[in-house]
Amino acid sequence: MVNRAKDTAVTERIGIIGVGEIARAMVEGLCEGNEAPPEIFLSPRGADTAAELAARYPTARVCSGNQDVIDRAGLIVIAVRPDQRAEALPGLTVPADRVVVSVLAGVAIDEVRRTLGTEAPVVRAIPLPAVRSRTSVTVICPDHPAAAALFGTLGGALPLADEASFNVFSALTGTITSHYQYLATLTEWATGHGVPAETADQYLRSLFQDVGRSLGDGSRPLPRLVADHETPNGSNERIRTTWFDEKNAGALREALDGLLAHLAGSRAADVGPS
Ligand SMILES: NC(=O)C1=CN([C@@H]2O[C@H](COP(=O)(O)OP(=O)(O)OC[C@H]3O[C@@H](n4cnc5c(N)ncnc54)[C@H](OP(=O)(O)O)[C@@H]3O)[C@@H](O)[C@H]2O)C=CC1
Ligand SMILES: O=C(O)[C@@H]1CCC=N1
Repeated sequence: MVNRAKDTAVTERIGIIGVGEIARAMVEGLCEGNEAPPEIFLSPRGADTAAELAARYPTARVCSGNQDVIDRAGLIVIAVRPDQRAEALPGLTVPADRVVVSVLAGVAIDEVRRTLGTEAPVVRAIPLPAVRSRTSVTVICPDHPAAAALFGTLGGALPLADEASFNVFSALTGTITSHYQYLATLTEWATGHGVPAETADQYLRSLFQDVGRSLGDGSRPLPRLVADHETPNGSNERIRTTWFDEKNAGALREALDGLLAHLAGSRAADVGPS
């Protein structure tokens, strides 16, 4: 049964094991400009980021070890890299009254629960760097009131009932840096044609911020946006059909299928660097 008072208390004491980039974004989102931030218990690794966050936010502190984080927190975020879990997790004791939120990409709930040997609820989540500005929707699986409340304060939670769907969303989040690289490639191309790099960079940022904003109008389906931005027989149609042709689209689908298989395989053989 859901106990709302208990779940609120849980999200007032947040522990984080693995204080790297995504942990930093979460802590900043939880604390920056927040008059009543939660208490935050950070693992001693990564030391520099943990020390910096503890110095910046009065409710954040660095614990003596990963077990100390668990002992003090109500909700524990596991935010080491997937290949670091074999070192970080075994031997820890997680009482059943805690809530574990694992952001380990491609590591199944059963595996996290088995590794921790815990009866506590384990929820998977995909926080993205924009949780820093509390503008990013975080996919969670399964739904859990404490995890939903945590990510609700960071821009929203999108609960999914099954891990198969969760892995599809996880694969989608693997496309973000290709999007940036696409823009970097356009900049390089323009620079190669004599345009100053800074001018090309500024223009493309402005252009694609507008493109991004047009996505905010949910009443316009994506094929409609394609049509809206294309002059018949014009430049956009030309690049879409000559570059983003069926071969290119097929290569993208194939790459996504490969990533999905990797993520759904629970990284079973992933004991070394990935
Ligand atoms: N970055 C992103 O946008 C997203 C990341 N994720 C997931 O978040 C997780 C972390 O990613 P990211 O933040 O990018 O990675 P980072 O490498 O930035 O952070 C990992 C952190 O874990 C620490 N760590 C390593 N070993 C241990 C240990 N034994 N005990 C405690 N902490 C340890 C590292 O510390 P040290 O420096 O001392 O080694 C480091 O600070 C990954 O599982 C990833 O799949 C999910 C969604 C988005
Ligand atoms: O690139 C990664 O592995 C992480 C997971 C989702 C976004 N970033």
